Amino acid sequence: MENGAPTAKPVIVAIDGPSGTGKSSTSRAVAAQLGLSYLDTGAQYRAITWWMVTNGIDLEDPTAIAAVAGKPEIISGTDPAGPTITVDGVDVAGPIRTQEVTSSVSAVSAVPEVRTRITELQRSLAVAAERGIVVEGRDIGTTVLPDADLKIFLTASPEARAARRSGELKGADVNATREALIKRDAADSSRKTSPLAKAGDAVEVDTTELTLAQVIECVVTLVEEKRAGK
Ligand SMILES: Nc1ncnc2c1ncn2[C@@H]1O[C@H](COP(=O)(O)OP(=O)(O)O)[C@@H](O)[C@H]1O
Ligand SMILES: Nc1ccn([C@H]2C[C@H](O)[C@@H](COP(=O)(O)OP(=O)(O)O)O2)c(=O)n1
Repeated sequence: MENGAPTAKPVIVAIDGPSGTGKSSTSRAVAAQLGLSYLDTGAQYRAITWWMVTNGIDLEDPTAIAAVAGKPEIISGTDPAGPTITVDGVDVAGPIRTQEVTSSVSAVSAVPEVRTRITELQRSLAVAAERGIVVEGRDIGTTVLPDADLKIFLTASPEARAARRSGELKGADVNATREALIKRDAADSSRKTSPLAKAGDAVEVDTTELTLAQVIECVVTLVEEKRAGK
């Protein structure tokens, strides 16, 4: 297994794509295998959304969201063996996965002031990662880290994505999950500021018919080829 010599140039990997394509599981495993840091940017948008919900901010009012976007202190731990996320010192890893946060996150993350704030955090974490980092989200290759060494865009059919997600949410109806995913993708892809999009120089990987292990192997190989200068 290649762990990267301490003196090796840090490698920056951007992994984008819609919900349920395997971004988090793939990125975390690739980072662990290659000795890199790992950042789940969706968790950061969920964390700021959790703070807005908890503090009673009107989520239908982008001006109200923008006015307080700088208030919460969001800290992401980037060890792939145990990623963490806190807001004002509170561990929110569980609360950010509730249905309430999931259904509100697209509205909050569409507000430009929120994106500016979170993008700054992401860039500072990427610069600080000594060996390099795998950063996953929606706009990493296009906006956050346009000079990334490797950009991957994961896709999968809505059916496969819904089946994966409803497998996680025990008892969730697969059709309702599919509709909710499609709605969130549409909102994330159509917002004005930094929408979900494939960068022109990203490698697209359709994961519909691949196992998670196959996707991980594919991305590890692509990173190693980049490092070898191929
Ligand atoms: N290629 C795959 N085949 C089957 N299941 C997968 C695959 N990739 C990911 N999964 C599973 O699908 C679910 C969603 O994956 P996740 O990595 O959270 O996606 P994303 O971050 O893109 O929303 C997880 O339960 C994960 O284990
Ligand atoms: N780079 C990013 C990452 C996520 N977001 C927003 C849009 C997404 O619907 C939410 C939640 O992202 P997350 O990756 O946690 O979503 P799923 O794992 O697919 O459910 O955050 C974003 O706008 N930009």
